Amino acid sequence: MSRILDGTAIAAEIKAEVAEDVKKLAEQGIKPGLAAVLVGHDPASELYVRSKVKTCGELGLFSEMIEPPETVTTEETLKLVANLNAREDVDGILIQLPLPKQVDTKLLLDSVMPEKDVDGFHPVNAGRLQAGRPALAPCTPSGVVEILKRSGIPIAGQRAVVVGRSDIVGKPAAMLLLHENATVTICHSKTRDLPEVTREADILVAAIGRPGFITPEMVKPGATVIDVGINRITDPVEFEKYFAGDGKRADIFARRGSTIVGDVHPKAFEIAGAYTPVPGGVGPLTIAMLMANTVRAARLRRGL
Ligand SMILES: Nc1nc(=O)c2c([nH]1)NC[C@@H]1CN(c3ccc(C(=O)N[C@@H](CCC(=O)O)C(=O)O)cc3)C=[N+]21
Repeated sequence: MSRILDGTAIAAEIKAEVAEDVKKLAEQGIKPGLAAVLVGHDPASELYVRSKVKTCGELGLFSEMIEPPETVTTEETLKLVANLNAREDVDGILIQLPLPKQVDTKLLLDSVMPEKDVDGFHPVNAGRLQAGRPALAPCTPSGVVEILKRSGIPIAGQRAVVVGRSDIVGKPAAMLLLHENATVTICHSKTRDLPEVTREADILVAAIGRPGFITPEMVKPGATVIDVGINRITDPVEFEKYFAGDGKRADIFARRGSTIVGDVHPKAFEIAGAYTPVPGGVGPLTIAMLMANTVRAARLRRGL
């Protein structure tokens, strides 16, 4: 039986530590604050942002949700971010992605001042991270490393293979694992003999964005498999492809009309020594690390 790495429990541990930190800052009259910008009505985005704002409340952070109309222009969003950059009570700025297509996403993300960039998406933070300087690192990759560390899974000297090279997950995950002294390989759509490479991994990080992409023959027996994928499926035929025979999942699917599946096929988890499930794996860590980054930003900005 493979060991399940309980992301919800690890996230709770981190959130408790952040809440302690927030209490200490309160004694110095400091209340860390997060501004979350949400444009449009994508149901998943709304859910995630609400969950972030709610978690702020639970941990004692100040938070504010800013919801410009769906038709907002790039110019208007730039003004809005300039305002948040200047505000003394805002330590972290989060711009929920994706944005509507008329908004120039890169221009907007680059306008967030790096000291308040709690998503770690700004090129200055990406550069600081790769140059080994103190940086706000992206939340999901930080969560991946936290899960490994807090589960007692060794990283130093291990072979880590990251599948996916996005700027917000794959690349920074590889960088963080490298800083932990893993031997890191990044794979992508052009990688030759992908299963041969992934089978070398002691730690396999799947960040592709395609449901069930990692199949059993791609996993070395006993490896640790971290599934970063969040893919919503609504088609019953699709459902059967991944979860045939899983009665508990079928109940949830019947009730909600959808479920989420990761980038790792459930059959591939059976080969692993340990793995993060979806849901309940990396997702909850993303929010916990956002809280941790916001408190860190509050400290750094005050020179603490
Ligand atoms: N600027 C920006 N920053 C982000 O961090 C960001 C973003 N935009 N856009 C969208 C993605 C997605 N994301 C998730 C956060 C938490 C869960 C999470 O908590 N998931 C739970 C529940 C999932 C469910 O049931 O739907 C779980 O995996 O157990 C998932 C996904 C943050 N993102």
